[in-house]
Amino acid sequence: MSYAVFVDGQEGTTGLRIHEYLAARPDIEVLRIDADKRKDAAERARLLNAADVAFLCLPDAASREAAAMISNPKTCLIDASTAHRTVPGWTFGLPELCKGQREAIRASKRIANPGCHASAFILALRPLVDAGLLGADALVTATSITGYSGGGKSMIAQYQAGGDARLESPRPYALGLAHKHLPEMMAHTGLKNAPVFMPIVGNFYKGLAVTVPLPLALLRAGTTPAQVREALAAHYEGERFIRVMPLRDPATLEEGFFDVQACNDSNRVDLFVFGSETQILVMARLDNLGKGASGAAVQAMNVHLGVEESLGLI
Ligand SMILES: NC(=O)C1=CN([C@@H]2O[C@H](COP(=O)(O)OP(=O)(O)OC[C@H]3O[C@@H](n4cnc5c(N)ncnc54)[C@H](OP(=O)(O)O)[C@@H]3O)[C@@H](O)[C@H]2O)C=CC1
Ligand SMILES: CC(=O)N[C@@H](CCC(=O)OP(=O)(O)O)C(=O)O
Repeated sequence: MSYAVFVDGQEGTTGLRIHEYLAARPDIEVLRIDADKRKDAAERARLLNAADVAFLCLPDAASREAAAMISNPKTCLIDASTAHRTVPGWTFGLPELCKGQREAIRASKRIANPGCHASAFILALRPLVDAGLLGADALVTATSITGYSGGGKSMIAQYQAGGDARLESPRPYALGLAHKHLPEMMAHTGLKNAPVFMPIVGNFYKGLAVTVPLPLALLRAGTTPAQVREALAAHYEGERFIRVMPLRDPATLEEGFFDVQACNDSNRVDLFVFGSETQILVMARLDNLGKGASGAAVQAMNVHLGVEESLGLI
């Protein structure tokens, strides 16, 4: 069985990475758009409708435009942008989210892939909300440390041009407290309030870690750090891309520093619980271009096509 696949936005950061994954697949016929027609609406519409699966690796407005071009009921759209992540009729492309999500992705022709910070935040907290350890009305904060490729071609060019000393140190951003991932973070954890969220971009290409600090007093009375780790382990049992690390991960503590880049070049997410008598830090680490974007998009395609077990991402 062979599937026709088109990447709208094939020259962008996530689009190029998806092409690298597809190049290794004997079951995929890649449809390519001529370089001079990349933004030609008629040619994009033709290829979108010729595809069994079309990835949208575009700015939000162009993604909405592409979705409106589809007339072929067989075309499955997998959108990497922010445009459709909380829109009714679209399925959130995170198979590990909860029971039934994999089947929903398999059945859906409109799949919205999570944002990179949101993937880490949701994977860290959804199990705690589902297990009743963290109330849906909890007020939480989160920080994210991310590589600059998360900002796409323009941010990559800015960092790689060199010569701007301000870019040498980490830069907190989204200080208007309205980061575009907040709606999906709420919708897919079940939290009623937006987290106070501060991402920080650093002078490295890729890798991301979200940290959620939680006083134990914020959790169900009597909850221990070990119970939090157990809730994560139980939720993700059997999930090949999610690794729940030992409580107070000895390797990290011995090293003394957390390695934000340790999931790079994989589709893996590592989850950590560090804790004392009164507090915990829940951390989720991933490659923003792996499970944070392109790897996740290919995984969603595999789930949709029913080839998840046989065709590997690492
Ligand atoms: N980078 C990351 O880690 C992640 C990115 N995403 C999301 O994925 C999407 C793509 O991001 P990313 O690859 O980083 O962005 P880039 O800026 O690297 O690439 C976007 C591509 O889309 C092309 N494009 C823009 N408008 C149109 C149009 N109207 N028709 C056809 N092509 C168009 C651009 O063309 P040109 O080359 O001419 O500029 C560019 O090649 C975004 O919505 C982003 O938010 C999601 C998760 C993580
Ligand atoms: C460093 C940087 O700027 N990162 C991006 C996140 C990229 C991402 O997840 O993408 P979506 O745009 O698809 O949501 C940001 O925080 O806006």
